[in-house]
Amino acid sequence: MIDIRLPPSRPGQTIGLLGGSFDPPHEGHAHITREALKRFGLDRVWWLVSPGNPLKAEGPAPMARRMAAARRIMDHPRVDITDFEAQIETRYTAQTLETLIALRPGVRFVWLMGADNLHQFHRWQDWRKIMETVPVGVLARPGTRTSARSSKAAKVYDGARLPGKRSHELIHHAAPAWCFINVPMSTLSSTQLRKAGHWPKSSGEEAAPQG
Ligand SMILES: Nc1ncnc2c1ncn2[C@@H]1O[C@H](COP(=O)(O)OP(=O)(O)OP(=O)(O)O)[C@@H](O)[C@H]1O
Ligand SMILES: O=C(O)c1ccc[n+]([C@@H]2O[C@H](COP(=O)([O-])O)[C@@H](O)[C@H]2O)c1
Repeated sequence: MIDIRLPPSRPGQTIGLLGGSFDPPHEGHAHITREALKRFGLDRVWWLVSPGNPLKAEGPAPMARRMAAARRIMDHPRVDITDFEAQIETRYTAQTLETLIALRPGVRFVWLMGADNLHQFHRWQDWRKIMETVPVGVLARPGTRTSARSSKAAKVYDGARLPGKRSHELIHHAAPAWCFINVPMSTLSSTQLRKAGHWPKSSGEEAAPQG
């Protein structure tokens, strides 16, 4: 039996899971995390730093480097950062959720993502199973509001959508349930930061700009 390290939790707690490549992490991630805590009324958020998005051709920077940068950017008393997926050797969210729920019975997990991910959610492995396992909170992202709302996942689960003004109810709903919230938007993206040279592939120390 391998020894799994997870952040602390208690049965009954509501924990939002923000999975991401975080290559690099940026203030946009921190911003949506604070918004999710507030708008969904969550006790905590865990950042799941992914070993690599299965839909992205290029692998990310090494895990240790992304974990360290994530801890520098998101220093918040109600946020934990974990390499759980690397520990259980998966890159697939459905597998992550199944394992987490088995390890932490009684915790109410909510999957969090930016609107760009809702747009392509139907390409994720076992995406319907994900929708039917945990409530999903979707946060507005510039340029993706319309495509997210007209996505296949949004259409298939239209009947399970909670209006944004009722976002606090999401954690009380059994899956399938999802909620799109309009939050003040951040234009930041990891792609933009990599292109601007703030996250060179080979260096050890770097500072991603805030804003
Ligand atoms: N500025 C933002 N606004 C809203 N959601 C965001 C923003 N940046 C990232 N996210 C969301 O955070 C999660 C993790 O994102 P990720 O680590 O891929 O960063 P990214 O900036 O989207 O990276 P990349 O440009 O490499 O795709 C995803 O669900 C993504 O949609
Ligand atoms: O499970 C899948 O098939 C799947 C496909 C694409 C993305 N994901 C997850 O979605 C999260 C966001 O990915 P990213 O690269 O946009 O930060 C991250 O946790 C990925 O592991 C998961």
